[in-house]
This record gives sequence, C-alpha cells and structure tokens, in this order.
Amino acid sequence: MAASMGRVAAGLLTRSQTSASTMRTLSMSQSLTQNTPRPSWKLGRLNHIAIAVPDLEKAQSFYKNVLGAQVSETVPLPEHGVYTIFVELGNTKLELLYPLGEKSPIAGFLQKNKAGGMHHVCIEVDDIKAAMAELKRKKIRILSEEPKIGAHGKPVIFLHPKDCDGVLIELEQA
Ligand SMILES: C[C@@H](C(=O)O)C(=O)SCCNC(=O)CCNC(=O)[C@H](O)C(C)(C)COP(=O)(O)OP(=O)(O)OC[C@H]1O[C@@H](n2cnc3c(N)ncnc32)[C@H](O)[C@@H]1OP(=O)(O)O
Repeated sequence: MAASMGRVAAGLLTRSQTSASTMRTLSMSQSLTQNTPRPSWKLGRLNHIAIAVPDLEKAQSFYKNVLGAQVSETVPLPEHGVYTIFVELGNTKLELLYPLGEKSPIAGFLQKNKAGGMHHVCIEVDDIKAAMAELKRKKIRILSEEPKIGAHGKPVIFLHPKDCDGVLIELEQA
C-alpha cells in the first residue's frame, strides 16, 4: 500500500516536473521568437546534393545503368571550374561534380577524398540578396562578393563549411 502510494506520488511529481520544464522551454522559445526579428527571406526546397567524383563516366554509368536513374549529359561550367551531371530523383537531384581547369575548387576536395564524397547541399531561397545581407550581419562567411550564375542559370552563393557545421551550403535563387 505504502509502496503503491509512493509510486502514485512519484508519477505526479514526474508529470508536474515535466510540465514545468515544458513550460520553461515554451516560454524560452517564445521569448527567443519575440526578440528575433523575422528574416525578410525564406529557405525553400532542397534543390540538389552535390557529389564530387574521381571518375565522371564511371559515376554516370553507375547512376544510369546500376541504379536505373535518369541522368543528364555532361555540362562544363568553366566559371565554376566543374563538369556537372545531374541525376533526376523526382523530389530532388544529385549533381555529380568533376574538376575542370587548374583552379577547380573540386580538385583539392578530391585530393583529400580520393574515393569522392558529398561536396555540398543546395537549398533554394526566395530572395538571395536579402539572405546575403542577413548572413553577412550574422558573420557567416559568403564565398563570393556577388552571386554567380549557377548550374540552373540562376544566382547562387556558397557559405563557408566552417560556419555551417562542416557542410558547404549553396543557396540558389528560386
Ligand atoms: C555549378 C555550381 C552549382 O551547383 O550551381 C557548383 O556546384 S560549383 C561547385 C564548386 N564550387 C565551390 O565549391 C565554390 C565554393 N567553394 C570554395 O570556395 C572552396 O572550395 C572552400 C569551401 C572555401 C574550400 O576552399 P579550399 O579548398 O581552398 O580550402 P581547404 O581545402 O583548405 O578547406 C578549408 C577547410 O574546409 C574544409 N572543406 C573544404 N571543402 C569542403 C566541403 N566541400 N565540405 C566540407 N568541408 C570542406 C576542408 O576540409 C578544410 O577543413 P580543415 O581545415 O579542417 O581540414
């Protein structure tokens, strides 16, 4: 009897502790929301995930013939120092990257990651200029002064991986 009363009391205590901590969390997040002005721009969908590959033809054949995906032709983008191939996935895309030219940003990455690997994620934004202004204010390093025209003919910027939990992030104007 005493033991079961103890269990009931412990249950009540746990519930009241939980609800107190939930209230604290809610009120903290409310005050955070109140103090943070709403950004004038929004993140959109995941446009693509880019994978640097050491052998572009082999990678193209793997996605096309082994995984059965719809795969684009190879497109050179000299202003970015890359060859690209897009793999269509329905809800998003993969971008296969291979170095083009001596100053390619992919060359150093492949030297460190000889088998290839995930290079960046590309997320759409509704206002790239507003995003840049806010990210600069928040001391996130943007890797070009101005947006460049990316693989889809739209303005893109890259954010330094060391400011984004180790992931190179590309933002693309939707
Ligand atoms: C066509 C277009 C499109 O999709 O529209 C594209 O794809 S263009 C795709 C290609 N273009 C780009 O990548 C443009 C933006 N990228 C850059 O500006 C550069 O690649 C950086 C990301 C700044 C890295 O510069 P760089 O290679 O000279 O420096 P680094 O090798 O010393 O790297 C500095 C540190 O960042 C890390 N690091 C380098 N690349 C990384 C990556 N892709 N993901 C995560 N971390 C990375 C390194 O391991 C190193 O960390 P530790 O110091 O700890 O070792």
